[in-house]
Amino acid sequence: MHGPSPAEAATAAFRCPPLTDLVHSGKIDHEETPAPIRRHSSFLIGSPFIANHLLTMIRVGIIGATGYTAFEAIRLIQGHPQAEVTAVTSRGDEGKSIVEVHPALRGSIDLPLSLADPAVLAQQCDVAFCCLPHAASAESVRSLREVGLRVIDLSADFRLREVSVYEEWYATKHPWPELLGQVAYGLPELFEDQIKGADLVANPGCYPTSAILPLAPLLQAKAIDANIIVDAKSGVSGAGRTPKLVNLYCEANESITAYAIGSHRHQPEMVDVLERFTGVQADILFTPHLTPMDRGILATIYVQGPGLTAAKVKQMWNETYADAPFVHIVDAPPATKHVSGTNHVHMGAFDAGGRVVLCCAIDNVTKGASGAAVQNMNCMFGLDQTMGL
Ligand SMILES: NC(=O)C1=CN([C@@H]2O[C@H](COP(=O)(O)OP(=O)(O)OC[C@H]3O[C@@H](n4cnc5c(N)ncnc54)[C@H](OP(=O)(O)O)[C@@H]3O)[C@@H](O)[C@H]2O)C=CC1
Ligand SMILES: CC(=O)N[C@@H](CCC(=O)OP(=O)(O)O)C(=O)O
Repeated sequence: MHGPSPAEAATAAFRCPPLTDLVHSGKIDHEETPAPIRRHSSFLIGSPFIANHLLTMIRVGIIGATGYTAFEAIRLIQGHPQAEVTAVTSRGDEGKSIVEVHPALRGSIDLPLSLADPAVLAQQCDVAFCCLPHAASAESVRSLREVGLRVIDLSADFRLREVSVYEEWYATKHPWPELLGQVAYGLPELFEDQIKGADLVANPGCYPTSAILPLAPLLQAKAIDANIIVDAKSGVSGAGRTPKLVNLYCEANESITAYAIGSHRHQPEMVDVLERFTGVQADILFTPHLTPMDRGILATIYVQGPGLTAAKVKQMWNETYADAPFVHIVDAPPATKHVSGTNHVHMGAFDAGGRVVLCCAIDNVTKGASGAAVQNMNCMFGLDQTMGL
């Protein structure tokens, strides 16, 4: 008999009992939750459905609640039948209502922004979504894990396995390097078993989601050369709400440009995660483009392999994603508009002069960030992956 591997032992150390056990043990007392908005109809009050519903509500804290991914997370969670946002934090907008900074949330939530105090958050929440820039996020994740909160980190801080790779591409020291290589990568289509029951999940980058999903089955089957070109276009919300010159309306509107050519930090994430899943080290040339859309990513990927055809690609995709509720294999070229505001992934494969062109469309803020985070929360808490999505 072999004992658990170091990675398994470390993951187990970060596990906590499922929510139902916490409820039964009395650790979670929803009566103490600060007046969440109830979304059920009054005629249901007193029914067994509502009793069960209230007992199992997951209380979610949103850290860095003034940004774009936070907005999307709150929008989705407030529509989720078994979760609700119970805390929202900000460094600069403490005391304001969340609807002052996100007016589109008016009517679905009314909570004041507070500073992120881990001890208070531990009382208010069961899980925290860290919607912060990298490096700042790892600091926050550490303090939240120390008070026992389960965490989904939307930043890049825990996605890579090697500290040296992180420090090279992010040009900063990692605040919690011991943990790299031991955190579940939040792509349930490929890593569901690691996410189930995990207490810390690294939500994927938006571009990597759009490249890894189409490529993983093909690399795993050794059906394509490992030399791959990924050409991807993103809407401007991908850059976050914090103002930057290139993202101003007059700069980005009616224009399209490539950026970070040969140097974007999502390239090593694609290589690392694909190797983790397939055992194959891909040589990926990744070029991102900024496009004048609010949201959406379209990845166009050029692959070739002996006897490879679009029909064979679709067969491999169908096998890998037979049980993946958000992955759709489509015949017409995918479009960002077809997935806008949803957690869906549209993938198409097309024969083109001896190569096969793969196209994958996602919404960068939903499947590329907060929709994936809700999908991960569902897996972590033993709910159906699609709940609230
Ligand atoms: N936008 C997207 O499509 C995607 C984003 N991501 C990642 O998700 C994370 C959040 O992105 P997004 O919501 O777009 O970013 P935003 O810039 O829109 O928001 C980030 C929030 O973090 C807070 N913040 C900024 N700097 C710091 C700091 N140094 N320390 C603590 N808090 C800080 C700010 O809130 P306040 O000033 O109020 O404290 C801000 O509102 C990032 O790591 C990003 O890379 C991942 C996938 C897709
Ligand atoms: C259009 C645009 O600027 N997009 C962002 C992607 C944001 C993201 O997902 O970054 P993290 O990996 O840090 O989470 C970028 O290229 O930097």
